[in-house]
Amino acid sequence: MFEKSIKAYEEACKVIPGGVDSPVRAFKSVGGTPPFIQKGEGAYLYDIDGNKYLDFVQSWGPLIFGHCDKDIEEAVIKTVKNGLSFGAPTELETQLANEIVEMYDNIDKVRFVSSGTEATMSAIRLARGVTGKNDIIKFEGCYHGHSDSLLVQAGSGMATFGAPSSPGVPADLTKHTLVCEYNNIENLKKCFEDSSDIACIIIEPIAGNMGLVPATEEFLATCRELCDKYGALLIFDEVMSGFRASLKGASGILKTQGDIITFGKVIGAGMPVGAFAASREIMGHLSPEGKVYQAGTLSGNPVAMAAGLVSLRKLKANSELIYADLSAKANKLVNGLKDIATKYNIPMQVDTRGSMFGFFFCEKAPKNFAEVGLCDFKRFATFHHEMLKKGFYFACSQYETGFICTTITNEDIDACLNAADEIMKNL
Ligand SMILES: Cc1ncc(COP(=O)(O)O)c(C=O)c1O
Ligand SMILES: N[C@H](C=O)CCC(=O)O
Repeated sequence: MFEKSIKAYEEACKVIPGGVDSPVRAFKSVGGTPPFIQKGEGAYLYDIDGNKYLDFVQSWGPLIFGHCDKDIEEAVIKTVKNGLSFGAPTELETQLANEIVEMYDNIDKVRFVSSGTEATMSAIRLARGVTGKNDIIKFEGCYHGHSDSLLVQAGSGMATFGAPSSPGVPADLTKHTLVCEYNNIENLKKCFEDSSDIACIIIEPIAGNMGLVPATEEFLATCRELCDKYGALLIFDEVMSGFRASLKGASGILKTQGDIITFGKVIGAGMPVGAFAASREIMGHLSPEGKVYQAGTLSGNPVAMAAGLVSLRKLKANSELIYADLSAKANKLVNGLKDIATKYNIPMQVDTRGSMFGFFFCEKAPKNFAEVGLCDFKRFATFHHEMLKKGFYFACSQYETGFICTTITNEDIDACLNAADEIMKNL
């Protein structure tokens, strides 16, 4: 069933470390070999062995319209014909920036980069430049990409491989990274009392890199209050939740607002893009207007901008219908899974935010990284593996979130639930 993928993986391992270009793809925590993908179409993936999967990963979030959306495809092809990159400004950048600015109430300007990692790294530099302070606060289990100062107690692949801090990062570079427990107000207050040098808090307001673990409103309000009190900036890392949790991302469904917002994934519709955005005043510190340096040869790449532009315009044009439908399907899926689990006396916790969904095999909904660690990972691995064999492609780690795309149908979800029922019977 996976013969060609197994062979392809062996070949890849000879020339690529671990056979993959991003560790989470390696299936290490669930076992088995990652299927090598030949193509995607709508909600489906096809591997080189001819297996077809209903895709709940969607390239880890960017593909809100699924694979090969015709409008996005057309815009990309049209743009490619004019050249791949110019290293000079194009109107597409302004157009995409306008789309983002219009949707978020608290941002005036956007700077495009090529990945979420660059977006958060640059946002932190900007926060330090604006405040003149050095320390940053991040939370256990939140993942903000792989820049040195953020690879501390990080989620996603770092958690999956059981090494939440990375060799190769000198202690000198992380000594300004203060780590607090997610959703722990007292811990956060203490952190601010202990340091007078805090430039910013960076947070996934809806954490998706320790599984789906949303921050409480009270916790986010405390983040805001402490930042204001101590002259620090609040960075909402919306690389994953931006345009996913709602049209206005996490910011659209939460009472608290960040000062700097980072984006990625959906704003590039599958092309390599990231961005960070803030008020005119904060962004004014950025080079060439201000002194905080930030740059990129391929930043604002026209093909990526064109893909993102079509994607955001399509979302915006039909937002109410689209987000209601995505959310209904995410809920149908996780509530269905929970009902099946209950039928077979399997403890399960589920949650959704817009088209993001998560499920844990445990008695109580985890509210931080340590509690996620108490869930039944072995059961998750078996479930993942068996579902894959039946043609359902879930994220290959308990420390990840699932995504619904617009082309998934209710029939697809029913088929997934039928398969889950057969598997959970013996799980
Ligand atoms: C919340 C969050 N921030 C930052 C990143 C880093 O983005 P990228 O992988 O594009 O560098 C990711 C995903 O990897 C993410 O989920
Ligand atoms: N959890 C990560 C991003 O959200 C997964 C993507 C990756 O690191 O390859």
